[in-house]
Amino acid sequence: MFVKNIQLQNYRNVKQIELSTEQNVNIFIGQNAQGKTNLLEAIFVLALTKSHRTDKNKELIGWGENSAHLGALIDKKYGPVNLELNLSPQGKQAKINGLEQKKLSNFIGALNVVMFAPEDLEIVKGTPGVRRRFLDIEIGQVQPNYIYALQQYQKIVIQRNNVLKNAWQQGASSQAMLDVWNEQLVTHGVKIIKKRKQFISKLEQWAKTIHEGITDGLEQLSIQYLPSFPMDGTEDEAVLFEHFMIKLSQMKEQEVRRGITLVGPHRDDLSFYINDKEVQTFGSQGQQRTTALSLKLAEIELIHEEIGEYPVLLLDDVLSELDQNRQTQLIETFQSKVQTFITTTGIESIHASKLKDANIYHVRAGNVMR
Ligand SMILES: Nc1ncnc2c1ncn2[C@@H]1O[C@H](COP(=O)(O)OP(=O)(O)OP(=O)(O)O)[C@@H](O)[C@H]1O
Repeated sequence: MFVKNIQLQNYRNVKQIELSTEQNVNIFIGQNAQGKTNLLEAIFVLALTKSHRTDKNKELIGWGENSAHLGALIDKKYGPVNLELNLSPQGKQAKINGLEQKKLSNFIGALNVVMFAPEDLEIVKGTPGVRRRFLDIEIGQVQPNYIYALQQYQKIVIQRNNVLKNAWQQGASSQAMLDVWNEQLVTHGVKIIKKRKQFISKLEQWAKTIHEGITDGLEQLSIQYLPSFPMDGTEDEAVLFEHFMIKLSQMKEQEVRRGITLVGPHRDDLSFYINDKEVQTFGSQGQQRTTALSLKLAEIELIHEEIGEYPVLLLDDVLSELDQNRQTQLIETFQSKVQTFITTTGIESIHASKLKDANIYHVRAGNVMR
């Protein structure tokens, strides 16, 4: 798919712009703090209705303004799609081809993106929460019902935590309530776990091949899913249900003592291995970076496999961080297949082949000049 044009109003430091982005490669060049990432972020927000940098809607609206407007025309396999998103402190309004979408999950996925930014190193090095967010964003893009299931699940965790917090005072009556919430937690949780497991095994296949390519066959990458209870490798929902319930009963005392739910997909994690050594602990900075890159490149292939179209690639200030070998890999793999948006402070760090036929935009204080 291709982003053919972008319109922004009162989006962060961008007052009003309309950009034609017909080219395969679009480069936003400018000094620090001029708005380059804001532009990439806007494309990301049009795809996922939220930013990769913040969960707060308000931060995306230009200072002193009441609302922000984002729009884009996307060229897809089945024809053009017009996307509009209005952000206000009260919420979001999304339209596809002029039709308002009551559920944001219907809007997500009309545009698919893969963003690679310096903070993606955190997928490898950061907290489990970062890795869960990575999973949720990627699965949610191709399976909108996953986002719905996740939202339902999160509500259940909050309600169940309330019961746990009051369990001491309420004594026996809390047990009946917990039984009800356990059933809900496990029913919804199992669906999320199953989808995550399936996604991870597909991601691993692609990431392994890509990683091998980048490292000239020297490194074998593998990914391990670490759920909060033993799954014994199964995807059978009834069996998972059982395992989840057993773990809950084992953890009951601890949960009541701490007043929080300690079992379930909100406690999941992932682990990465290179040649059977854990990358988080033993990997060099370069290996951690290559792992993050392999995951992102794998995502591109995975989205293509799921929806039959390549997503748009957003590279935020990362080319200069990659050595020639990794840059070449990134560029050559997707040269003509994937529309790419790149931000940089200087084009000298970008491989010359990437500049051929590129649209180059200069970004200064939220203004963009071709
Ligand atoms: N809600 C907002 N309203 C107005 N301006 C904002 C808002 N949020 C951020 N800014 C401004 O946007 C600018 C940052 O833009 P951005 O993050 O896109 O920088 P950049 O050009 O990518 O820089 P770098 O190369 O340092 O990453 C800053 O000047 C910041 O003050």
